[in-house]
Amino acid sequence: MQDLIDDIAAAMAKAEERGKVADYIPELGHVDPQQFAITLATVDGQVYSAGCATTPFSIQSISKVFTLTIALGQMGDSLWTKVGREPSGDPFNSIVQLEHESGKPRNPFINAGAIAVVDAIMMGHEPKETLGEILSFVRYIADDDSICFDHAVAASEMAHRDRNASLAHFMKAFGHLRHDVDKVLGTYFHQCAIAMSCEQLAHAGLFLASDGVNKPSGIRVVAPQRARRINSLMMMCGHYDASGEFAFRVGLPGKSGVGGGILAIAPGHGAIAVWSPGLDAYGNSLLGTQALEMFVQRTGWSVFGH
Ligand SMILES: NC(=O)CC[C@H](N)C(=O)O
Repeated sequence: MQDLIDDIAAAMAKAEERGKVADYIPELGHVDPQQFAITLATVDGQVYSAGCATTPFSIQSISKVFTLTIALGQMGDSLWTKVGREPSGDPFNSIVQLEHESGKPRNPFINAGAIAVVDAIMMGHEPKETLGEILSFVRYIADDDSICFDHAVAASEMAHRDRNASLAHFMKAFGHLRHDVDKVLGTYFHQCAIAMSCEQLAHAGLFLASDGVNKPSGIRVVAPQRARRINSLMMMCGHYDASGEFAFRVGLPGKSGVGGGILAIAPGHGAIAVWSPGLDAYGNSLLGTQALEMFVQRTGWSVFGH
């Protein structure tokens, strides 16, 4: 397995077309697009890495998997009154569907949906308390207390928040947000600005690969049915309007972020985290997707088989 991971990293090092870093968040625009990392953490406790797999990067929308897990833990199925669970077929920051659907976002992984989820988990608390809870949860599932927010990234996004602020105000106008818009956005931007390495991210995702239990540590994070449902949402909605393309090419539940990371789950086998900062036109990591495609071709671990 280490040979395969090394082969993938070697192939990606040679790639000339590396995509474009997300400069709409200026702080992310400075990241070097030459970087690549991959980690496979298996359900039997093995870890295989290549590239800069211990370098922290901005996990951005991958954090939406963790806040969704927290929200389902707090409120169970009543979360689905606030956010839907259908693919949107629109870009991650699109506003068009919100008007047609009375301010209820299609799914928890587009920006509007994640903003609604964070509003739900705030439950009247201040952003600091909610952020403390989110960070504790991520540290717990990754078994690593060194994980932190990158405050410069969060501040950069807050300073350029017009688009996300529009989504939030629009939902608030329909009565879908309970808290002050800037407090919700401040919480959302910090959640997105969590910095993690591929090794930390693969560890954090392991519970989704074995029915809700992080097998190497023996910690149950969620019930099997909940893990299955989170995986299905990742498969259908994790790459926005390129979710169909990702299923076609890779065939694993996956969640991308504009920091260039992707967390993919191979149920029964393990969690794979990849990172390459250059994005494709849909805002998903260009080389990260190629690396995962190569990975499933060689392992046959796509949920659809070889
Ligand atoms: N796709 C993403 O990773 C987007 C997250 C980013 N924080 C935003 O709101 O625009």
